[in-house]
Amino acid sequence: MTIFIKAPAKINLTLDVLNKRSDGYHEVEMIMTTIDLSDRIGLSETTDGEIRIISQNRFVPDDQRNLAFQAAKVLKEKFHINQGVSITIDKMIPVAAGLAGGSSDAAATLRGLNKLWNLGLTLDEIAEIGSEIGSDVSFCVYGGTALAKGRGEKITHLPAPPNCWVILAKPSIGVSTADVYRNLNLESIQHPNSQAMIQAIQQGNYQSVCKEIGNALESVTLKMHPEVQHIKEQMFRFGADAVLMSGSGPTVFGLVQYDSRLQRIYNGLRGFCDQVFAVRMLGDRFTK
Ligand SMILES: C[C@@](CO)(OP(=O)(O)O)[C@H](O)COP(=O)(O)OP(=O)(O)OC[C@H]1O[C@@H](n2ccc(N)nc2=O)[C@H](O)[C@@H]1O
Ligand SMILES: Nc1ncnc2c1ncn2[C@@H]1O[C@H](COP(=O)(O)OP(=O)(O)O)[C@@H](O)[C@H]1O
Repeated sequence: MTIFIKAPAKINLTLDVLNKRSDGYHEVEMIMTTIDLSDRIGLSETTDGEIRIISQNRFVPDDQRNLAFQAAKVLKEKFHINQGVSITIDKMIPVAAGLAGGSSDAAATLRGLNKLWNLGLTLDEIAEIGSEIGSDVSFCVYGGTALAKGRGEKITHLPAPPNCWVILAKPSIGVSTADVYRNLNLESIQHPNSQAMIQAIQQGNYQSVCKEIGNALESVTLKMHPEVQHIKEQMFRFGADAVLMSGSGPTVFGLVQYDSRLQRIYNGLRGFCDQVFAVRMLGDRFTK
């Protein structure tokens, strides 16, 4: 039997870093939302007991470094599963982009194997297992919109943000999250106001959402890769209402409400950026 699961990307509407913990991770407060740009994960049972990764994308590791492989391994060991699984990853989400592609593949693998192996786990149980794999995996297990605290694994669900378009532009560089955190100076952080963003989302106030977006990691990545700043400027110039880097970058997203303006920004960015996407926020979270 083969089952297919959608693994959507996320953007960070806010990302605040509060302090560095003794385990090396940073205490964060992030408001994230899933967008309609997804990988497709196929899971096929095999009898040889092995976990196999199949992907045509040369940036996606096909061994134990793959987060989907790690997800399958954790479940297989925890629940003493003898069967193997072949995991096909149709990659649409740019890799090492600040869009949580790997984390979402892992989350989709956990949700899918829960069905394939009849484990009967709740989403909360899956999210807890996911937190062992990476800081963003718990959020990706639920999808939707949420405040993420701790190192990213403590999730409080939020309503869907007001309806708008999201334009994504990814320069042709990959960014390592660990490198960005390593270069972060805690003394000089510009903290976004998470509470004000939560209120803006709860009130469905698009203008306030645009006003409150902010990312404490942005200035670090901008210093390392000045081309990200250039994309930000172009996105504003073509008419986006708000522009921000997602996660540790380098993808930049812009928000816009009107289709006419969306076309202008999209066409303008396509002129000098290979990977440009125009998508909606997904709004709803997974229920199983
Ligand atoms: C920055 C964010 C924002 O959504 O996303 P991306 O840019 O990767 O998409 C995430 O917090 C990334 O989460 P994730 O990609 O799962 O990170 P992990 O594998 O857990 O950690 C990678 C490395 O980043 C650093 N790290 C990560 C999370 C955190 N709260 N503090 C940290 O200091 C650590 O050095 C860690 O070794
Ligand atoms: N399923 C996967 N898809 C993409 N990258 C993966 C995957 N599994 C592991 N990786 C590794 O994780 C790193 C971060 O990739 P990704 O999750 O796409 O970015 P980000 O952490 O910026 O959101 C990549 O450099 C890649 O080597």
